[in-house]
Amino acid sequence: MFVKICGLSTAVDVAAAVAAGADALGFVLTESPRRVEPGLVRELVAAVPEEVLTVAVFREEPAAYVRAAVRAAGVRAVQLHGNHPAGAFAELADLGLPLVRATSAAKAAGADCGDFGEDLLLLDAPVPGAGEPWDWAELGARPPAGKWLLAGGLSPANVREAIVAANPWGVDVSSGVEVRRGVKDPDLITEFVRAAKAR
Ligand SMILES: O=C(O)c1ccccc1N[C@@H]1O[C@H](COP(=O)(O)O)[C@@H](O)[C@H]1O
Repeated sequence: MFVKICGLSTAVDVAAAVAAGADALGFVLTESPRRVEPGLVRELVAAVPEEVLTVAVFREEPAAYVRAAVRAAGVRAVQLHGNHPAGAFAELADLGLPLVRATSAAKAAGADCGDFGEDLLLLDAPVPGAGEPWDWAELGARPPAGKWLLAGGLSPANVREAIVAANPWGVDVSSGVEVRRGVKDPDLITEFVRAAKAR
């Protein structure tokens, strides 16, 4: 199970996620209580092992802004939320980085990974980063084909149940490993990774 911890902003939390065995770390470069500057992200990712994917998260910023922020931050993947046309992903191909298309499950009925040229599909709640769960079992009849991440209201307490219900390729969490909005708890990060990867 691929596990992404999103909304990181401190070296302590980055180290906890890496030590716990997270496969990807997310840094929010769009409007959010978790927003971080590209310069800070560059410092935080410098100590991250190569096998751990570092991901910059955006929501409907223009391609030129995304391209500049990604280069300044030094991350290894890009996650785009919002209503993007398929062309938005092709426009960023010159970065040579994996692209994650994040959309709400409600808007993505029948979607498969790769429909918009993305490398990973992320199915989220209607409001990303709000810690709101959705009915993961809805996907039971027709889960996406290919690599897709489940997100939205996950926590150490419910991630196992969510994996069994939705059978995703991976999971992504932000609010569920925080003590309050924007403040991560290293112990919750460790618990989440352990629970998600348990067999
Ligand atoms: O975390 C944010 O603040 C955020 C802001 C804008 C776009 C995406 C954001 N985070 C994404 O939200 C989900 C997880 O949310 P949660 O666990 O329900 O809080 C995940 O896709 C993050 O990458």
